[in-house]
Amino acid sequence: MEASVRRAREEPLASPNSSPRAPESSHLEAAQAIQRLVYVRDEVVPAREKLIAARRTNEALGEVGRRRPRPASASEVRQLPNATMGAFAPPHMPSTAEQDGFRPKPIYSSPSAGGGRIGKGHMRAMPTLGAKRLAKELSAGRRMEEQLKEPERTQEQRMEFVKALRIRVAQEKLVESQRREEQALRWRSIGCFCLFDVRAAFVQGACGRLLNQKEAIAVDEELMASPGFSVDQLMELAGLSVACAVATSFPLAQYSEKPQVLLICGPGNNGGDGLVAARHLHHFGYSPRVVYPKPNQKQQLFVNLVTQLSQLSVPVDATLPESMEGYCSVVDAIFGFSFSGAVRAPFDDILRRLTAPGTPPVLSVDIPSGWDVEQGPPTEGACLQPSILISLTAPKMCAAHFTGKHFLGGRFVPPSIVEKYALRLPAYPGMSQIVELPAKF
Ligand SMILES: NC(=O)C1=CN([C@@H]2O[C@H](COP(=O)(O)OP(=O)(O)OC[C@H]3O[C@@H](n4cnc5c(N)ncnc54)[C@H](O)[C@@H]3O)[C@@H](O)[C@H]2O)[C@@H](O)CC1
Ligand SMILES: [K+]
Repeated sequence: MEASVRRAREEPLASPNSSPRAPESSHLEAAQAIQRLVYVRDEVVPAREKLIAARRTNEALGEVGRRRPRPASASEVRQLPNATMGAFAPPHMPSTAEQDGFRPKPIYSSPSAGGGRIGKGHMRAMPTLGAKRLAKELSAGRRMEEQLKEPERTQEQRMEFVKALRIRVAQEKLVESQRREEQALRWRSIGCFCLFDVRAAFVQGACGRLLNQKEAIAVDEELMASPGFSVDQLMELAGLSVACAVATSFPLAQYSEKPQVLLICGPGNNGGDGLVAARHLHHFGYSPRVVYPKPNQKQQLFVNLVTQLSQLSVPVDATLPESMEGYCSVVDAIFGFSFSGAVRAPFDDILRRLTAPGTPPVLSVDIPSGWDVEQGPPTEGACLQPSILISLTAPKMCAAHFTGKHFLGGRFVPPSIVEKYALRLPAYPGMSQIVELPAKF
């Protein structure tokens, strides 16, 4: 059989168009054809069937049987639904090398993992954490896309929108340029030695804001209305603060004898603060003398204050002494936040005397007397220039013009008033009745 097959392979088949042949050769050809048929039947057909069967077997094994599947592209990975994220990759089929103990380094990792990249080679099932992160990124991306989608607009609406946008930009530019101009003006005024703004900022920085005349009066009324302070109470604490400011500025230890203090008291409550301060100064070891030209006889509080001073042998005069020599300080308790207009007699003369050269350092209570509560120093007449100012409760607007030593006193303001008037009062140190404010340059 094998010899006949070999022969059949070696000998070519006769062409159907070939010339007629001899009878023995036609027998021979027939025999050869039979041999070929036998060869096809025995060799070719079984081999082909074997091949087909083998292919069928492979197909039956299916995807699982594949050892090196095509790696999924990045877009394919992204398109996969979340549920299949962790399971889309085929199970890893170890190669012979791996079976021998060699573990190939995975090339593929989640694209969301830092440094992960998609490459050829082995594919591993994606880690669940990476899959979750990827899904999160994808959903965020989708959300962003939706936000970026412009809502349906007509051409007219679009033009309106652009116009409105341009107007807004122009307005913002205008506001910005105005702001810059204001800032430049401010700096220019500073350059011209107009330090008002900066000083105001200093005092405001320490106390939140400066009170105008109306607010100062309103705070006074509120202290008596809602926290229920009596005038006596407030005046006592205010006067004590004034005495403390004097004692701090002119300490007893600096003098060999009892230092003399001249207190000039006006007709109102500012004057009352002076009367109280005189009493405390006496108890502190000072030698106070009071000038009270217009004593308030109608209010018992003032009558009492004068009586208390006379019981301590503190002199209370109606006029200024001939000379102010020998006094360590003059306390100006003439006018407070209710002062207005031109100074009337007899205080006009008194203020003139206080502005004369050689006058001892003046300590003003709440407002430098003769100063406008809001505008500051007067433009006409005697202008008092105190060395020390003690603002009570909170500094008033005129304090922005003051350049000397500045104290705050009147340690009785409750949080409700601090909040209402947007004050930012500094903390009083320890048991002190006064706190120094940063007002100097
Ligand atoms: N809560 C507060 O704010 C406190 C205020 N106190 C003191 O009270 C002061 C305010 O008291 P008052 O409302 O009684 O007012 P003032 O003490 O400022 O003085 C008002 C008096 O001055 C007179 N006067 C006003 N302008 C004048 C002028 N141009 N020429 C001459 N006389 C003039 C008025 O006729 C009135 O008799 C504060 O400055 C402060 O020293 C303290 O006693 C207690 C707490
Ligand atoms: K005063």
